[in-house]
Amino acid sequence: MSRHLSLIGMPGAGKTTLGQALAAYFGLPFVDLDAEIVARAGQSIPGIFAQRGELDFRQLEADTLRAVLARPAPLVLATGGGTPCFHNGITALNQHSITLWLDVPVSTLLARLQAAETAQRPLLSQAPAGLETRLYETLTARTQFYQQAQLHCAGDACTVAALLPRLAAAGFPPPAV
Ligand SMILES: Nc1ncnc2c1ncn2[C@@H]1O[C@H](COP(=O)(O)OP(=O)(O)O)[C@@H](O)[C@H]1O
Ligand SMILES: O=C(O)C1=C[C@@H](OP(=O)(O)O)[C@@H](O)[C@H](O)C1
Ligand SMILES: [Mg+2]
Repeated sequence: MSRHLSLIGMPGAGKTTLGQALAAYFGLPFVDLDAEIVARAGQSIPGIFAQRGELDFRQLEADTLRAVLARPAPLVLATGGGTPCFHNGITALNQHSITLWLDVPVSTLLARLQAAETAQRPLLSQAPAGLETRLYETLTARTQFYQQAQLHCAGDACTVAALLPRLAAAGFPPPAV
């Protein structure tokens, strides 16, 4: 079984950004789970939420996750913020990959997401009580899943350079066969 590297954490934590950088550093394929879901569904993430609802999205997300984790060659996977928290996602991720939680405080998430385009993140763009409250509530509900990751990084520890020795100690990337 190949051991991938999976990044988990809140929207805005930098999973996609850091995942691309790590994949480039190691010369490994990068997979963004949201992009895989869009390709499978032939629909954007906001489109799936609007037309099929969150329950359907979570099923599609779980199916796509299993398909990606079953790929034989090691890859770097950026999950969606909810991926570990539904349909036993964290168990599947821990079984088939080294999991790394990007633990970024709400104040930082808020600043990043306000600067970015939240329309691409339907759970956040439709937050009735405001983005900050939604982020706190979501992080509180999800921490029980995120903290099951094998590796944890916060703040300055979430750079490629800082992560290299920790990934090596965890056996990533696996030796080529
Ligand atoms: N380490 C970082 N420092 C500053 N901004 C960042 C960092 N990582 C990501 N960002 C910015 O935050 C936003 C969300 O990043 P993204 O990688 O899409 O997060 P995620 O995939 O976890 O939702 C983007 O605008 C990105 O450029
Ligand atoms: O937190 C979530 O439930 C979601 C996060 C999004 O991914 P990012 O974490 O990359 O924003 C995307 O999967 C979808 O909008 C749902
Ligand atoms: Mg992302």
